[in-house]
Amino acid sequence: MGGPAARGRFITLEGGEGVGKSTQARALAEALRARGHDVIETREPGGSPGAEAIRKLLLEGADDRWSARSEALLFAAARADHVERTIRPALERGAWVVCDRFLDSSLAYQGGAGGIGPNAIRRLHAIGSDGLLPDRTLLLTLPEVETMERLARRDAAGADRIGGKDAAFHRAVADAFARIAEAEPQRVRRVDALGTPGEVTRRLLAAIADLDR
Ligand SMILES: Nc1ncnc2c1ncn2[C@@H]1O[C@H](COP(=O)(O)OP(=O)(O)OP(=O)(O)O)[C@@H](O)[C@H]1O
Ligand SMILES: Cc1cn([C@H]2C[C@H](O)[C@@H](COP(=O)(O)O)O2)c(=O)[nH]c1=O
Repeated sequence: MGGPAARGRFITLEGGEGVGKSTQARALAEALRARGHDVIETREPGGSPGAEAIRKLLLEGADDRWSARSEALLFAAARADHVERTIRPALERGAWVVCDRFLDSSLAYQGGAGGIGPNAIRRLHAIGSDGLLPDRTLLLTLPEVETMERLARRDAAGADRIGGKDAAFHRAVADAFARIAEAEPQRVRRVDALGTPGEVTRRLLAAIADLDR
């Protein structure tokens, strides 16, 4: 009987390559479903048919296939489609959206390590997605040596186009994520990704407990 439309919760997982985001997105979605929430699990780049097509353009091919500027535009276009067709409709029906990477990845990879700067990335996000921000961003952190061990076990056949960039690039990505967390402590919570998957999931649930009421 009237009243504001129900609005779900938008949670993103962020961090460098191999810190456990996909593993934890699945586990977090399961844990929230077990609490009775309607949950969709999605990812970037991707999460809608158009954005999945752009994902292939972005992640396949030679290292220098795209400049950081072209990459930023392609990520923003994929995100616009994902937000319009998948994320906003789910939030409007009151669902929780658990998303593996979102805007902060563009800020860290193209804005920070790629040298485009945060303002241009935020302008593209304003145009493409009306500036939609997550209710909470969980930044998974892991020492570089543990990350390398996890990636060596997972990626014996090789990394994708962006994951395969050199160590200096990935350190710049980690530094940019750290700056974002420092600048936006209410939205972005750093979560230690060391330990068993179950231990990490419990830390993530604790970091969103205030949203689950
Ligand atoms: N807590 C954990 N302890 C040990 N290994 C883990 C843990 N969590 C995930 N892994 C393993 O580490 C590897 C990387 O995990 P995952 O693919 O979830 O990372 P990711 O952050 O999504 O990576 P990417 O950014 O490259 O997509 C996988 O082989 C996964 O099984
Ligand atoms: C959303 C987004 C992603 N990236 C990069 C980060 C990774 O190298 C790949 C995605 O691969 P994953 O295995 O699915 O994590 O894309 C980026 O550079 N900018 C972005 O906005």
